[in-house]
Amino acid sequence: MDRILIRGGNRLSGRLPISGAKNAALTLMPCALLTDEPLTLRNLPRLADVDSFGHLLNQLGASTQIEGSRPEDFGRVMTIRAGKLSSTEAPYDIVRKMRASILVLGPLVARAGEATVSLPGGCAIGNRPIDLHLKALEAIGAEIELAAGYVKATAPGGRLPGGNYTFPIVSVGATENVVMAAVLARGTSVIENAAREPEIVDLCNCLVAMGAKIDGIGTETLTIEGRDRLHGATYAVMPDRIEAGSYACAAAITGGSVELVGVGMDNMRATVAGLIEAGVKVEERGGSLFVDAPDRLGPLTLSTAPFPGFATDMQAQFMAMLTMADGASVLTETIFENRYMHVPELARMGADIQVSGRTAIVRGVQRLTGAPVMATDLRASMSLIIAGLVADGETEVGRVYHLDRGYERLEEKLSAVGADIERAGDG
Ligand SMILES: CC(=O)N[C@H]1[C@@H](OP(=O)(O)OP(=O)(O)OC[C@H]2O[C@@H](n3ccc(=O)[nH]c3=O)[C@H](O)[C@@H]2O)O[C@H](CO)[C@@H](O)[C@@H]1O
Ligand SMILES: C=C(OP(=O)(O)O)C(=O)O
Repeated sequence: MDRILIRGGNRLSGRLPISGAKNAALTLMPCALLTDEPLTLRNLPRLADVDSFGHLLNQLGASTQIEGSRPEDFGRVMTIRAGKLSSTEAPYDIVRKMRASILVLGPLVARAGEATVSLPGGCAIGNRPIDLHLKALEAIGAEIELAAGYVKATAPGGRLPGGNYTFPIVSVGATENVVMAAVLARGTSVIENAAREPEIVDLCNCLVAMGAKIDGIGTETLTIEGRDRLHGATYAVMPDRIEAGSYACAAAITGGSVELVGVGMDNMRATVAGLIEAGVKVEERGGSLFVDAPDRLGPLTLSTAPFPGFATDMQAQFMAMLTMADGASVLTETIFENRYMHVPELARMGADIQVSGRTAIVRGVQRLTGAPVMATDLRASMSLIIAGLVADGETEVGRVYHLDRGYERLEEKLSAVGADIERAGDG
């Protein structure tokens, strides 16, 4: 199994190209199921999750074709054609590997009148239920049955009528599922307390490009007038704000200075506010963010929240960065109950972190030391890379497949800005 080896101590400096967003890509790909015409997605990141989603679409009868990208390019162009569906079932062995598979439920029931998807179960970052996905789909007319670990959604008479739903708490995935289902409903649907994450705006914009009628994009009330059919489109995946934020933390912990190419301030305000409060200079110029860090960072108090709040997907990377700040930081994780799996690993590198319930107190230390470490999820793995960049000696990060789910050619991008980092096979 691959490992990443890092020898810490180099200041990062230079240009870091930002790839297309994983969390947007994984909600744009299932949109292809809503039409018999091709959906072409540009700027799709080269990630294991994107490949897995492609395989899932293939199992449902869609073809996926990668077009003319050179191996040295970041990102790809993929055309997905779901002319005729051959199956409406997402089996357990795919869903268990990739939770985003649940996002075929809405489009399949809308297009084919039925969908069977394995229940995803829990995962390393905590209990991740899908009850709100099911309630929202029921509210727009789906009939839901649960049996043998699977959820079956059916549209009575073959087509969803549409309806209204108010989310009791903000859910990104459930908003995505119900929006994708409502665009083909017979009537109008009003979704209240919808998630407002930029990836949902990206989803809605792609659906509009396919002929959907959605009002209130980017707000907490989405009004969707169902269409008889959608058509094909070409759409570019938005830049990955979490990848960009991760590299900003990486540069900041080294006292470095980098240009994050292709991202702006707009979708990153909470991340940027945190960086600035910690003493990092962040400026937007000419379609890039310029990040310039001082030698020592200041401490922060942060709490994760739905957008426009501070993203849960940035919590682990900020924690790693703050292990070397001057003073004590207080981080509170409000979205997932078990998203501190990186804490014991960071502690093995010399970090001083105390967790009590959902809150972590991070007391800055003068130095970290390299160690063999491994994490159980994507962003936790990234936090170990960030710590490794300043740790004395060598850090060996195991279970690299977590990183490959969400960071396109991480070691190549970080080496290009001066990190001493490489991927190694089983030695
Ligand atoms: C609001 C939020 O920050 N969502 C994050 C969540 O999205 P993801 O879509 O995975 O999760 P949700 O937004 O649905 O979850 C938000 C909260 O709602 C709860 N819940 C969710 C669905 C459901 O049916 N029932 C239920 O109770 C979850 O347990 C969680 O506490 O993880 C992703 C991957 O880390 C992040 O990119 C998203 O930013
Ligand atoms: C946890 C994440 O992704 P997923 O929901 O795909 O596991 C993430 O993007 O940080």
